[in-house]
Amino acid sequence: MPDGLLQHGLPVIDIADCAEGGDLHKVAAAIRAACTGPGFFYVRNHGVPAEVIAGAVEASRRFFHLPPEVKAETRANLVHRGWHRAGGAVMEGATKPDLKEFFSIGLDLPEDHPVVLAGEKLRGPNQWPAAVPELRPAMEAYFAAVGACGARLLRAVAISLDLPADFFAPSYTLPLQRTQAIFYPPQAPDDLDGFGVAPHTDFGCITLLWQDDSGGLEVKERQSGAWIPAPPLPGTLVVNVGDLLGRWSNDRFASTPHRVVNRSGHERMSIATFYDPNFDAAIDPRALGATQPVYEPTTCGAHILGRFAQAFAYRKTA
Ligand SMILES: O=C(O)CCC(=O)C(=O)O
Ligand SMILES: [Fe+2]
Repeated sequence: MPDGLLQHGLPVIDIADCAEGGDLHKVAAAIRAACTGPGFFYVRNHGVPAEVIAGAVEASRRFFHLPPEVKAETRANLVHRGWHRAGGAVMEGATKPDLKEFFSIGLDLPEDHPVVLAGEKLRGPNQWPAAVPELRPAMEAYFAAVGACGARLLRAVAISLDLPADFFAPSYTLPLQRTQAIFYPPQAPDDLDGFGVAPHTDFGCITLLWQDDSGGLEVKERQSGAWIPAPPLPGTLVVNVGDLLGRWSNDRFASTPHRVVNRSGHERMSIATFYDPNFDAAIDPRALGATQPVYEPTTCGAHILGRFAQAFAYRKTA
């Protein structure tokens, strides 16, 4: 498939040139068009090995098939790590909780790491289930590979915003990256108002998504407001702009609503990675060149904590 070809209305961008020595400007031009257009695109040559993806998916699947009381041994804690049961997430404006359940990891920081000792929120070690010992190496390998892809991609994003390629790097020394294996039960055909994930925009900077072959992801078209399918394309990840990058870029790039409805008749799995900067990274549109900022400066952590407080039941009852 040639570069830039539209698949189902969404561009496919070959990001091989994000590697050392590649033509970043070519990728950046395609990213700028995608991020000022649909806000969603596919990437090929993303560098996450197929066997790393397969390992993370299969180990996660084994985990999700465990009895709930076993999964609950790694129930999500206040640093957002572990198993999030179905029903624990409600998207803004939704009338019902999402049908999905998910297992979330982040940067694995020991209890004696300076930022953990300093009490920085959302920091700490990951949780792992004893019942699926292979989950840890599999998810850690995926986390590292997809994070490296996110870092390469942000070099092109920086250029697409007329910034130096390494602009984002100092804000990503301890990324608030969250990688979540997600499990969607099949939805009953007569369930017309249930969602695997209800319409929402992502909270963070950029999202990198692997999805299985079930389909079900739908993206809101900016002009028409129609929901268009973003079906799986072999060998690609789906990338989209989140609210934090919208805010940081003063709306030069904007997040796009999307949702998941699993009408495949069988379970669906995906792995979403929210590749976000350091907790204390300053999110100031002026740093990205805005002369008339429409947003007050904030930090990544303050923004994400605000969105978490609205969305996740475990943070309300804790
Ligand atoms: O599973 C998917 O296809 C999308 C998940 C998603 O939108 C999210 O977790 O924010
Ligand atoms: Fe999302």
